[in-house]
Amino acid sequence: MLPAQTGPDLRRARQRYLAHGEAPPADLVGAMLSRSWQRCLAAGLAPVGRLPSPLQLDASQVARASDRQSELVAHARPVMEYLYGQTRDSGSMVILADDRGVLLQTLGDMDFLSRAERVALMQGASWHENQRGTNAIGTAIAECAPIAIHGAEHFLERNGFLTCAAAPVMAPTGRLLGVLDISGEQRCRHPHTFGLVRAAAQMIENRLFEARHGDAIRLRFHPLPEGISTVAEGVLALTEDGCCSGANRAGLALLGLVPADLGLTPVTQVFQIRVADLVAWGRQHPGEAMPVLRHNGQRVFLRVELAHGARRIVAAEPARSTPPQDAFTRLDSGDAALQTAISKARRVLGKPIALLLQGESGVGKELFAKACHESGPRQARPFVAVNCATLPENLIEAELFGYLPGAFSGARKEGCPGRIRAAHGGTLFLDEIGDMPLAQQARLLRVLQEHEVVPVGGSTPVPVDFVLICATHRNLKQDMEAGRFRADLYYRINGLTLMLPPLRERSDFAALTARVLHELSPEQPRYLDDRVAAAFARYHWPGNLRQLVNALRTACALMGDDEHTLSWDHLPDDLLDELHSQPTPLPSPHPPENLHALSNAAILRTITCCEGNMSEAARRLGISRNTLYRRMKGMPN
Ligand SMILES: Nc1ncnc2c1ncn2[C@@H]1O[C@H](COP(=O)(O)OP(=O)(O)OP(=O)(O)O)[C@@H](O)[C@H]1O
Repeated sequence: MLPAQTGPDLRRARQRYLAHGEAPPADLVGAMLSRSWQRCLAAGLAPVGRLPSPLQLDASQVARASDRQSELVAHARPVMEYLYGQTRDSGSMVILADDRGVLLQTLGDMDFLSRAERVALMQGASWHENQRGTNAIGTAIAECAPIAIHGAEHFLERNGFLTCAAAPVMAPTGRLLGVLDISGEQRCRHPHTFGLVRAAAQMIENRLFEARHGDAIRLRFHPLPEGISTVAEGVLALTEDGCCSGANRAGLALLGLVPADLGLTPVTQVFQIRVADLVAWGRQHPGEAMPVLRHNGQRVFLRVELAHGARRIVAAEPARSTPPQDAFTRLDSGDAALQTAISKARRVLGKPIALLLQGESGVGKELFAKACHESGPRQARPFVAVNCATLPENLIEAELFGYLPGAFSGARKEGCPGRIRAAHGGTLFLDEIGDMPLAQQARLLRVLQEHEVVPVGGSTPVPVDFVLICATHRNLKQDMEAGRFRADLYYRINGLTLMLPPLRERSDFAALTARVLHELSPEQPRYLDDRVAAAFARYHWPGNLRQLVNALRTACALMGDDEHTLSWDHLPDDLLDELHSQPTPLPSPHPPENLHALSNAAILRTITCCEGNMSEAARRLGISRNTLYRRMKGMPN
């Protein structure tokens, strides 16, 4: 008896095997065979002697069984003929069985067919495991996995002259439809037969997928761009509202989904991208793949196919479910806090409500203010931004409120209308309002109350009409309580306060980075090396988006035209130092107590920083790899 093998390694090996169509590892085959033999014994079969009358359907029953699986039969036939062409004269046959193991169709060499008939390898016979013992068709059904069974691995001795390779064929819903098999004489066994039958089964699955989902939005994806359009690609079909309605086997395995997830899982739960963005990519870049992150941070390349039906659906979609496509769309890559701010801002657009944007330096307050302006009814009028922190105190008054000719020494002789009047009809954005001196705060308040501005050196007020957006990284409420900011102005500018989140708290970091990279390098797909992405995600980004965008811009400039992966080599030195020196949690919950423990902790921290890359960790620690391994061996568990 073969030993039963289980355990997480074997489960992982099985997943890899099913996902990528690789040849199964020996352990896995051993485990499948072992389970099969145990099932045969439990079903009361004996390796020798008479069989307890196995099932054999007559012609009309075979016709009914074929009708039941008409879609499978129709799509399998051309693939079987192709396979037969490949294996002709090799003393073998190509078989299609249904999900119960009943042989629906056979194509093969006459010599072998007559020999096969003696063991009932013919149309109408059932090769279910509990009828014929361990065999490729029956065991592939029982295990729902491809398998090859050679000679004496068959449970029944009488089948020992056979060599058989079979692969299940699944519907796009994940349901088992049947099995494709190539059987021949053991002495004519060919090493490529198993690979051929697995690829052919996948071909049938792909044909079934196209037939069922040809009118849907389809996503083709793979961890490598070259993997798309190969038999290893994952394929997902989406309903019009972005729900995953079908997937091929590789797709399910690559995404860690099970068939029961289909029909229930929105694509936004699988990839960090919105349906509207997928569709936009499919429209604008037909046939091109883009890098997209899964929610576990793993990157895949994805091609979007919009069939004609889907194009119609999608064209109608924005009116029903997608948010408006305005200037905010570019800022929204999925973070919930930012989305809340955007939806509140959208609701007050065009209304006389002053916005106060709060958030750390570089979180994108000015960009947000611009998006408010460009999404609102005043978008054709001016957007005027004034940074109150960078204007010298003696100029701020003249700059904001304007001045008459000769108002003060050094003034332009023709005078100046000032920034507030320049914003007439549009939006005035006062950045760093918290840094405005108290005297100017009083003048600004008057402008906001009277809707008119009196230029420096003049006495005649000029009417002005603008939407006010202010921003600050300071805590204005505290400043007001401490007397540094006027309370009346605070309440005037604070019609609605919106808090923009710092980068380190954003949940859409990966999608945001991918989007910025795409904007910086629209022609050339670029993505972060996995270790850089992990270090970026851990870093605290004190300069927020300004720092991230600058780092990515520099990195893109340093990358060669044919380079796609942004690695450590492309990052500026100061950021590299920061990334490498950031503290990472120690694996041990106890603080190190002595020198030896301290050095162990340093080693572990460096290995974590290097994402387990031992050569890199050894280089950074200044020791050889051998020393590093020796030190690791000596560490307590
Ligand atoms: N969503 C975004 N996508 C791409 N670039 C962005 C985004 N948000 C901000 N940036 C970039 O980050 C930089 C800082 O943005 P912005 O000036 O709007 O931030 P801020 O919060 O107003 O900064 P500060 O408080 O220092 O004035 C700008 O170069 C801007 O182009």
